[in-house]
Amino acid sequence: MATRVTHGVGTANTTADSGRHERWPERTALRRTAAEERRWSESKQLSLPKPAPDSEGCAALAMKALEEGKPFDALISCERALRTCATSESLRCGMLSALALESLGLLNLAQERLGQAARMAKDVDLSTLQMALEAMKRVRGRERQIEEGDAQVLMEEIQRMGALLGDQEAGYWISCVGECSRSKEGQAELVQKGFLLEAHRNLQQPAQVARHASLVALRYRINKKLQRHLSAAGLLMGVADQCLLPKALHSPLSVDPLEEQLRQSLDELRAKRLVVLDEVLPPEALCKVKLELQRMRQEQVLQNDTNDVCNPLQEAKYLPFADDATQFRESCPVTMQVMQRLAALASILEEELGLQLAVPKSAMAACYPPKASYKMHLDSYFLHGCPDDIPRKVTILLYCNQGWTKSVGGELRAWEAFDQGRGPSRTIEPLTGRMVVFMAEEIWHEVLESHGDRYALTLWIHDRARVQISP
Ligand SMILES: O=C(O)CCC(=O)C(=O)O
Ligand SMILES: [Fe+2]
Repeated sequence: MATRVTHGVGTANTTADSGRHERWPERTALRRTAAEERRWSESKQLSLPKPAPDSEGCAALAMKALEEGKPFDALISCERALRTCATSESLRCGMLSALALESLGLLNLAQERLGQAARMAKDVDLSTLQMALEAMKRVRGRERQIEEGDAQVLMEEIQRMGALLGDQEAGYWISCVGECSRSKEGQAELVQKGFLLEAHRNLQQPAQVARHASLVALRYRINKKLQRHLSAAGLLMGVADQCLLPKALHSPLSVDPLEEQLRQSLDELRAKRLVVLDEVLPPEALCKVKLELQRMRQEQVLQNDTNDVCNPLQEAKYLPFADDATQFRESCPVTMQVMQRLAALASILEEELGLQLAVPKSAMAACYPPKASYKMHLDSYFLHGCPDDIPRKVTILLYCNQGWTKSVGGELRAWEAFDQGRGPSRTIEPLTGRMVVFMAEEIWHEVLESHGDRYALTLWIHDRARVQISP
């Protein structure tokens, strides 16, 4: 994507539509549009049976947050209440959370929530049912206008999501997308990154392409930001977990052969920013990990995120491996041990790469079923104008795919450091026992389409300066 990285309001105001150099509407984050006014007055009309004190507090907080133009905060209040309160209270919080999702521009999730609220209200509360149905009609209508390419609606959504992301981050994405939209090669890059959908590939005007792709990119980032907020609030495992210091996870008394193997490859990692190590663990252990992951998948512990435009089909779960009381100790003991061994590598990486690192208390188990792929991306955009992005510094991947053959697909494709797909790439087969270590902010990579069930564990090691260290 674009190499020009510019920041600030000026950029956001001019570049998404760079094809025509049309100006953005003024950035007034707190001024409500007519639709937002309507949403706000709806939220005030919600007069349901008196809720329990807890959820009443959450609903009041959510309404205040919505009024102040803070939909992330509103959503967190509602989600907190939804996990604890009884049906009558959930209705109020469900409606408010739908309004918050609408404010975030996540219209498909808003529709889902409204559908749930409508089903819940059906027999108990006709006025809320009517409100939910009206809101659903409005959200659907807006989604239709977006699909049809209504320039004004698209710009309103882009502007609103841009204000929520902040000028610097919005500026980065909008400027990249705007630049790519101008040429056929750039548009191919947008497709490769998941921002230009099949339905919009034949648009003639760069400005139209820029509007659609900016909307997709900003939604993608809002979704990521929402996950960080939910995780920081303790409502979602992973992403913003508390971290441990690498030394706390590493025993100097016992030397793991895996550590020795990593030590021998450090020069390559330092030079190339990525290294591939083979047969890092005994095949029997990896077989057990795969069986454990398969079982988790059957039990639907691994879940996909349809809102992740770059990776909608991957099924994954962050597993807490560090706490003694982990609920997974019994159901997947070998996976837990393997995750702990990966985590112990952070100490070597910290020393040898001259970084100050911290290890989150969970690592990700993932399955790519047939047709799943992960578009080209970085694991953290911190160095690319996203100052509050997830603070990942090093990615460690471990594959467990016994008997992998080309027909199973799902290869990892990685470019040289900071190359966004213009130079040569290498294709890394997800062979069992293969570990890949790379710099999360530097190596652009993608997962090619899987044709079978492809399993991996991923541990991200974070920048100590930007995380909370567990006491
Ligand atoms: O599983 C892989 O090979 C890479 C997955 C990936 O890039 C990610 O989860 O960020
Ligand atoms: Fe990645």
